[in-house]
Amino acid sequence: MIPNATLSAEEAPFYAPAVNEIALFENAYRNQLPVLLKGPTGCGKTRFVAHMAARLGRPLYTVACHDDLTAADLTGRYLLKGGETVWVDGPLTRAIREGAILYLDEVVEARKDVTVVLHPVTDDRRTLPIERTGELLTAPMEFMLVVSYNPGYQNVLKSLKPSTRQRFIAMEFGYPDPETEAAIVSAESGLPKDRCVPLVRVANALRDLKGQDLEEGASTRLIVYAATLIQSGLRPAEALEAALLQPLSDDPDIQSALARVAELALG
Ligand SMILES: Nc1ncnc2c1ncn2[C@@H]1O[C@H](COP(=O)(O)OP(=O)(O)OP(=O)(O)O)[C@@H](O)[C@H]1O
Repeated sequence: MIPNATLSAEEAPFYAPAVNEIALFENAYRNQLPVLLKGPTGCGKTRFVAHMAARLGRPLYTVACHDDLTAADLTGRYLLKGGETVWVDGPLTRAIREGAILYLDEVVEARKDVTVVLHPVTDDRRTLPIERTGELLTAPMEFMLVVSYNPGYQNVLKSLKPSTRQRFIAMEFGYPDPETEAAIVSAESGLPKDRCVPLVRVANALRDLKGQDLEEGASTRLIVYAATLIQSGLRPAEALEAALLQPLSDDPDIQSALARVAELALG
């Protein structure tokens, strides 16, 4: 497991803040508090963590959680290497040893018995007992745990135990306001901002359909895709179709409703 290269503050990936999230995160880091980020898909949670890791000068380990993830996938396991059995740290253990930031994306996908392994390291003990090696690691000040999930996908089966949830301070993310979002899309795609404004307008019109016809609205990520395609020469109508309409639904009726909404939003 290799961390993202440790970046300096000057090399931090571009992140446009919405409110006070940068100060809040820095404060949590200084006070050794774990952080939970909630928000819809593609709204900037992962980018924010990458930006903060660079600002704080810490290595970043990212794990995309899924329901086959085991506690050993996080802590480590013995592996056979060249006829010898050697212990190999998992990302949680490495992040603790190195004072890194560990980011568990879509943490609700992990089974509850797996998230329990996080408990001793997310309260004031800040320890990780590793039974297999007999070690008891104490997390250094620089170690930080960040988890994220999308409340939109949440159902009764997939939620965090209160005893897990209540170990984190929580920050809510949403899609940026239209002005900021157009600036983000322009910065990410290279398309002039005035040409990003109508794309953001379409995305916001599509977002309004969330809950009626759509499970999720159009993400900032998808608007960036549309703008990137336009910037590289594709006709706007084709870019909209490929990046903002097709990814949202497979249902032909919903597809044509989305196309109508997009047309109206473009005016
Ligand atoms: N505030 C922001 N500043 C800069 N870029 C942003 C911002 N918000 C979104 N983006 C852009 O949107 C893309 C998607 O964001 P990101 O990958 O962080 O989403 P996410 O919330 O982690 O999504 P998921 O939950 O699906 O993993 C980024 O790669 C970036 O181009």
